[in-house]
Amino acid sequence: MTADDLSIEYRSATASSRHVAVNGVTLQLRAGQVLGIIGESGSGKSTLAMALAGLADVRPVDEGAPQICGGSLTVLGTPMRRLGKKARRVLTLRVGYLPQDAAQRLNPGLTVAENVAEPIFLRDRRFDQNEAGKLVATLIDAVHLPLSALGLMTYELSSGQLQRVALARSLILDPELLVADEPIRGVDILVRHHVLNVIPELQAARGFSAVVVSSDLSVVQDVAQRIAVLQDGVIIGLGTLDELVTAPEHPYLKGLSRALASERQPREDEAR
Ligand SMILES: Nc1ncnc2c1ncn2[C@@H]1O[C@H](COP(=O)(O)OP(=O)(O)OP(=O)(O)O)[C@@H](O)[C@H]1O
Repeated sequence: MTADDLSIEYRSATASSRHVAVNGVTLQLRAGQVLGIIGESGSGKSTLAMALAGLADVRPVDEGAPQICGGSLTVLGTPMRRLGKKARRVLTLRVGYLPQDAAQRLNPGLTVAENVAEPIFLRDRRFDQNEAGKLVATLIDAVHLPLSALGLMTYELSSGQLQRVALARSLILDPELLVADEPIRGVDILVRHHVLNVIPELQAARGFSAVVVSSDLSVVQDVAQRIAVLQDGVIIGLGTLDELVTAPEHPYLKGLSRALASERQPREDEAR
């Protein structure tokens, strides 16, 4: 994935007002790498995530949908500006997208297995049922849910279990890129790390590239090799965690550096 001076805006229905949510972002993600994107609420993280998932610049233009208004974005070798309908469909099948509200988007009228399998049958109605069942069971196991969960309805699951079902669904087509927006938002605090650990485990086993978005540094710091920090749509820091917090100049990065130092201090004291 390569973003070069990428800008993304939202326009009102009459196009009389526009809001630039991502402003001149330049980023690269190599195959098999994990990139973290952090920033405060409203900094443009979700907008960027949507664009990476192939959901920006969709024609005809919908009010409230993000539009690429400057620069370029290439995802899995596909230039995203003015992408045709068919090419976009092909691209989105290669990208696993876990939106912020992924767990709520699961269909309450379907079982866990049916929810996870749905993208397979949306792609190919005639796909072999047994084969789909095997793929679903493999993923349910990979996200550390018991196979007994397959027949349950979504309302029978906890927040952490639901999020793992949503993650399994986003990976069922074996994507080359996973875009996970706030992967543990809404998940019970006690089980957050269980859900979060699943992403690097699966990434290592399956080899996809991933972009993990969060307002919380602790969510991305152990998963991502590189982290981009967004503020008001602009990248104010990009590098490894150590690079970001060593001699930071920007006030937001200084804050991150202090927070990280105070988080690390008790651990070091305990180790003594
Ligand atoms: N559909 C929309 N129409 C108009 N403006 C929007 C729309 N969606 C987002 N915005 C604006 O774009 C900016 C970036 O929003 P975005 O959701 O990408 O930020 P974020 O960093 O993901 O925030 P959060 O962590 O709260 O989800 C914000 O100023 C937001 O108000």
